[in-house]
Amino acid sequence: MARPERIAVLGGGSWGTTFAKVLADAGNDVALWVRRPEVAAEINDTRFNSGYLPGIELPERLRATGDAAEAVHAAEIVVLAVPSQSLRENLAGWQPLLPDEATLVSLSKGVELSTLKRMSQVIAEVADAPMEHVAVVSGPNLAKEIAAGQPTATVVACPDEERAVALQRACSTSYFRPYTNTDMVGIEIAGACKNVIALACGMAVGLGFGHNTMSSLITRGLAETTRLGVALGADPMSFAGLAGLGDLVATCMSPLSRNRTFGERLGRGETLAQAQEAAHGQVSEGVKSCSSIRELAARSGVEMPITDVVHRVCHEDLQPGPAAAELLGRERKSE
Ligand SMILES: NC(=O)C1=CN([C@@H]2O[C@H](COP(=O)(O)OP(=O)(O)OC[C@H]3O[C@@H](n4cnc5c(N)ncnc54)[C@H](O)[C@@H]3O)[C@@H](O)[C@H]2O)C=CC1
Ligand SMILES: O=C(CO)COP(=O)(O)O
Repeated sequence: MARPERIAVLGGGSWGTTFAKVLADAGNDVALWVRRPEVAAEINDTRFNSGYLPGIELPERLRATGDAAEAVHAAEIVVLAVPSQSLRENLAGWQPLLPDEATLVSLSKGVELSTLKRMSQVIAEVADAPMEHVAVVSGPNLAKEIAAGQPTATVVACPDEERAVALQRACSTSYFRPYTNTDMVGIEIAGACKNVIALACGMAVGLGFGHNTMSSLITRGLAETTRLGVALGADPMSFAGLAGLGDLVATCMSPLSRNRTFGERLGRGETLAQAQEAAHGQVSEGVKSCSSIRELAARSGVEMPITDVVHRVCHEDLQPGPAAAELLGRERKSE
C-alpha cells in the first residue's frame, strides 16, 4: 500500500467533506478545515457532518479543525473546496500558511465573475505558485452518491504528470477511480459549463418537458461548451471524457444536482430569490458562472445560445417559457 500522505481539505461542505472521506478511505491522514467550530466538534466527536452529509459516518483518519494553519501544516496536498466566487478571498487568507511544495487542488467548478479566470488561474495567482503545482479534480461526482460508497470515476488534471499520478494514487479507492489528464483548460471549462446546462435542463423539467428535450439540451450544451473550450486552447477530446460528457449527463439527469434543482424551481415559476432560499445556503455555481462564461464566450467570439438564455433567465427577467421558444426559433443551421 502507498505511504499515507498528509492532506488538507479546506472547505467542509458536501463535496469537501466527501472528498476528504475518499482521501481518508484511500489511507491518507486528512485534516478537514471547516468554517464553523461547532461543525469541527461534531465531526471529531460523533464522526458525522449532519448538516451536509446526514447519515454518513466519516472515517477515523479524517479529523476536522476550524484552524486553517493546523490543517495545512506539513501537508503535501492541499485541496480547496469552497465555492468558486469565494475562492480568491479565502485563499488570500490561507496563502501565507501554504507549504511551498504542496500540490494545490481545485474542486470548484466555476469561472470567476470579476476576472473571468478559471480556478487554477486564480490559485496560481493568489498562492503565487507555479501552474505545475496546481491540479483539478472533476468528473461525474455527485457528493451524496460517493459518500454512500457508490462507484464512480473522475479526472485528475495537472500540467505536471508526476503530480497528477501522485494525486491519482492518493484518491484511488475501491469506489472512486481517477484518470489522469494534463488538459487543465478543457477539464475546468467542462466543469464550469455543465452547471449552466444543468440549470437549463432543470428549467426544462420545471416546464414539464421530457427526455427528448433534456437530450437535446445536453447534446447542444456539449457542442457550445466544446466550442468555448477549443477557442481557449482545450483538447476537444476532453469534452467526450468523464469531466465533459460524463459530468454533464450526471448533473443534468440527477435530482441530486443543486444546479438542476435550482433550474427546475425557476422553470416552475419561482423567482431567483425563492430558488436561492430553497437551496439552504448550498451553492448552485451555474447561477453566477452563466454570466462569466457568457462574457468569456463573447470575448472569444464564440456563440453559446443556451448559456445566453440561462444568464438572461437568472439575471435579466427572461422567463423560462419564452427562453425555450427563443432557442427553438433560432436560425436553422447544420449540426
Ligand atoms: N456537491 C457536489 O456534489 C460537488 C461539488 N463540486 C464543486 O465543489 C465546490 C464546493 O461545493 P460544495 O462542497 O458542494 O458546496 P457547499 O455549498 O456544500 O459547501 C461550501 C463550503 O464552503 C464553505 N465556504 C467558505 N467560504 C464561503 C463563502 N464565502 N461562501 C459560501 N461558502 C463558503 C462553506 O462553509 C461550506 O463548507 C463547488 O464549486 C461545486 O461546484 C464539485 C463536484 C461535486
Ligand atoms: O458537480 C457536481 C457533480 O459532478 C455537483 O453538481 P451540483 O453542484 O449541481 O450539485
